[in-house]
Amino acid sequence: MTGQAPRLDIRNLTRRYGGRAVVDDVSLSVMPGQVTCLLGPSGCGKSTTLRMIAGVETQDSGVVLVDGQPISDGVRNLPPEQRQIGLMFQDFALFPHLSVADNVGFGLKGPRAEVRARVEEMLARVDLGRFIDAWPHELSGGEQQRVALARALAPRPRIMLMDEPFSGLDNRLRDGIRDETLDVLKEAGTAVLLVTHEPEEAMRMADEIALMRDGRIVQMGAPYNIYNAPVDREAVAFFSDINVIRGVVRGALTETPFGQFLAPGVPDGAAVDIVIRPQHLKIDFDRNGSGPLPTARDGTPARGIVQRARFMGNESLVEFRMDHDGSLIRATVPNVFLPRPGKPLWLTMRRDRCFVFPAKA
Ligand SMILES: Nc1ncnc2c1ncn2[C@@H]1O[C@H](COP(=O)(O)OP(=O)(O)OP(=O)(O)O)[C@@H](O)[C@H]1O
Repeated sequence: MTGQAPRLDIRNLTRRYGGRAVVDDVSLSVMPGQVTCLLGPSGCGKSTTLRMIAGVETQDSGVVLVDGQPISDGVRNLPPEQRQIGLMFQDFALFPHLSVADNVGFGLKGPRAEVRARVEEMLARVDLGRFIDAWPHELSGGEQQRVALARALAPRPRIMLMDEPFSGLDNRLRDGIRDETLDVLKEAGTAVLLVTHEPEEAMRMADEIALMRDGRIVQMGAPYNIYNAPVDREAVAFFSDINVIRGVVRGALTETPFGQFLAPGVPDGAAVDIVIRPQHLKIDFDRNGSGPLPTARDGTPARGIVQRARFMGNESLVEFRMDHDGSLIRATVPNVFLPRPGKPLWLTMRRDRCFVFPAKA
């Protein structure tokens, strides 16, 4: 749709502590009904970004806009309670002296019966209807967190900021609650900015992922694109284990024991890292000292000796010591594949699954 302003738009947000920019020129926007995940390792500045949007912290520079209207530019800042932003933070706290119903109804205005109906609806959503008249101390930590979620969603905020909101829930409940939460937020057309350090959570929840590192957004895109077209070696490694083969470029090609790889735009003599996830290596049997024939799709096979093989539940992880340089390479295979240590096998690398990056010194 053209002309529709993003529900949430942040431009060039920067926050310094003691001279260090912990959030460094961060810009992103979220449309109504969209979920964007800020994904990155601990300390990269995710929570500080959320706190500036919520208004509990003030940026050194940059602007926050809601529906095209500036709500904070570092000089004029709307107080947090006037921003119509719902919060669901890690350190959630219920009011201990209020019942569950009163906690969930806390931010609601209107006739008592309407408030009660909304409270009942929200508690039913998080599967806690039976606790409506309980006190917070009578609930488990996970249940308290779900009440906090119901409380945050009850006033139908236009924007929801969520900081690791599901981390307190046990695994069996978590997936269901994530999906339910998404349904409620999408139904209401809420724009969601969700902070997480778990790639799986981001992949599951996000329409768009903003990958953050050292205060900056290093890549932004749909989960599929972030996973399949990562911007650098660290971005690949954030989502899975990786194997790295170092090569040197001659004439836009690099020669390796796995065959040639294209390295367009990389100058002669420069080193490149060829990065591949363990699930994208193919394992083949030894046929009297040789492997499968080279192909354009898979390149040349290289031989390795099985060091160990482990069954991981839905896949098997096999570790190889490579003949050519003694390096270790990990490959995973669906289901059960447990070759004995010492067995020679051949590995190939699917060209369309390899990433070639200029090597960092
Ligand atoms: N009030 C503060 N004073 C000084 N430094 C701070 C302050 N708040 C945060 N920092 C620093 O800013 C950096 C970013 O912190 P932030 O909490 O935003 O990271 P994060 O990505 O959310 O990490 P986590 O996932 O662990 O919460 C950290 O190095 C942190 O120590």
